[in-house]
Amino acid sequence: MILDEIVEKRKEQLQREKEKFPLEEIREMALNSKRIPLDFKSALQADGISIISEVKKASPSKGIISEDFHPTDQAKAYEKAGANAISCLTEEHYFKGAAKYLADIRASVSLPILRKDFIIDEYQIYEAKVLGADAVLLIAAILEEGEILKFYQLAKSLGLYCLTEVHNEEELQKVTRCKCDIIGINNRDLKTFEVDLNTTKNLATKVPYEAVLVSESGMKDGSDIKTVKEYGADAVLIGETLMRSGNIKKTIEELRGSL
Ligand SMILES: O=C(O)c1ccccc1NCC(=O)[C@H](O)[C@H](O)COP(=O)(O)O
Repeated sequence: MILDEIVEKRKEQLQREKEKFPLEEIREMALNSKRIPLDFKSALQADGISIISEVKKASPSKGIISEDFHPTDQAKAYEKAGANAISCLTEEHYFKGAAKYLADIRASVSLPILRKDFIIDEYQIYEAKVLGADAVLLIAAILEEGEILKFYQLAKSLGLYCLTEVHNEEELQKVTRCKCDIIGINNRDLKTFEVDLNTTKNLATKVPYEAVLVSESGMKDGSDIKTVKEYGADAVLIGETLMRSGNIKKTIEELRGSL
């Protein structure tokens, strides 16, 4: 499965990162950081629907999405267009992301930023804090329940929020047993890459407590947003549609249009 391949490559990237800055150093930097992270959770609870706009150069399902890629300009355009938060991919091999993009974006916008990556090691959470992220993604499909809890608690201790992502009921049970407070429901089937908004419909009703719900992947227009909002989503995470847009302001207006 693609996730196994991504995780294998991610381990190689992690090794390079650790060679540059050993764990002890990055932990020290994170613990000494004076920056107070922004309130990612509140940003996802705006009236209507909140939009997390993703800075995404490429993906396993689509290959290169943006040839003329300027991450900081893209993020600034999202902020100007009224996005509620930014997601920045930092995985290098499949998504052509970089840690540096996040640090550069942090220096250029005031919105909360999600570190969108495949987190498999505490190192990446300390690093997220040092880069200036406000939240990290935890993907239930690649983590044991014990790891979800450990990473969730570590992130919280650093003042970072976690968007905890699920694709099915089994993963949802893992994250709800950990009482995660922001749950991302990913509509993309990672075996076929097909997107189906019914994933949000099926899982949203099965969250056994009040959580912030984010519907992720495959949303193209206002009617998709209206649909997932009706299914219970508080926020949406949108990458490709915004990356391909020639007019981000107009696209965000259209996405919010039918609410
Ligand atoms: O986007 C992919 O092809 C992909 C493949 C395998 C694992 C994760 C993948 N995407 C990560 C995401 O969650 C999306 O970037 C995000 O939800 C935005 O999706 P979209 O609006 O469809 O670009």
